[in-house]
Amino acid sequence: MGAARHGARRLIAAIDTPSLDEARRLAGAVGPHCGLVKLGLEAFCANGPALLDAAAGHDVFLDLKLHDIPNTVAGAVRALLPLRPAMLTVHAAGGSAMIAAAREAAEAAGAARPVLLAVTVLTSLSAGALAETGVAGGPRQQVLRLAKLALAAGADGLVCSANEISVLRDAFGADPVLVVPGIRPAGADHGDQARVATPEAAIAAGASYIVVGRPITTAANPAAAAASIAASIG
Ligand SMILES: O=c1ccn([C@@H]2O[C@H](COP(=O)(O)O)[C@@H](O)[C@H]2O)c(=O)[nH]1
Repeated sequence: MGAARHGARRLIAAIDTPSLDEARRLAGAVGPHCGLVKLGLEAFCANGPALLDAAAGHDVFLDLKLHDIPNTVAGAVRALLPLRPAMLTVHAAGGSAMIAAAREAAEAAGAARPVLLAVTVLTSLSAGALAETGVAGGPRQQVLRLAKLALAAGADGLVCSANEISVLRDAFGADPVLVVPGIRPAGADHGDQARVATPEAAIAAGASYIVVGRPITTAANPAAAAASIAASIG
C-alpha cells in the first residue's frame, strides 16, 4: 500500500451542504482519497435519510451530535441503525446515562454496530467562549473530564481538537478512537474554528482520524485537495 493510500484511511472528508446533488458530487470526487465520508447536520436536516444514498459505496460517519434525554437519544440511535453508519456521534455533555443508552441501542446492530464517538468540547470553542458557557478551567481540563465520563459510559472514542490529543493519550493510552476536526493545512483560513492544527501535527500527536471539510470542499479541485492532504499524512 502506498503512502497516500495509508494516509487516506485516516482522512475523513466532511461534506456540509444542503444539496443532495452536491453531496453526491463531492462524495464521488473525494471518496477515493479518504477513509470515510462525514455527513452532518446541515446535509441531514436538508435531505433526511435519503442523504445516505449520496455516499453509497463509501463508509459514512454520520455526525449528528445527538444530545437529549437518554430515552430520546436511544430511540434516535435505533432509528439511524438501518442507515448503517460506520461512525455516529453524541455529545459527551449529555451525561453518562445518555451515552450508555446510546451504546445499548447501538448494540442492536451486532457486528455492524457503528463506532460510538462522544464529542467533548467543540473545536469552534476557544477558552473564552467555553468560559462564557460557565465552564472554568479551559478546554483541556473539560475535554479530559468529559472523556473520562464518556469512555466509562461506553463510548468507543472521542471527538476533540489536536490540542487535547496528548493529554488524552497519556490518560487513556492507544485504545480510544480519537477523531480530530479543526484541521487546517498551513495558510488555510480558520473560519469559525478556534482550536486548530495542521493535518501533519494532528497525526503526529496521535489522532486516529482527522476531519477536513472546507479546505477540501471549497477547493477548485476537491479530489486533488483530498489527495494532497492524504499524501501529507501518509
Ligand atoms: O468539535 C467539532 C465537532 C465536529 N466538527 C465537524 O467537523 C467538520 C469540520 O469542517 P471544516 O469545514 O473543516 O471546519 C464540520 O462538519 C463540523 O460540523 C467540528 O468542526 N468540530
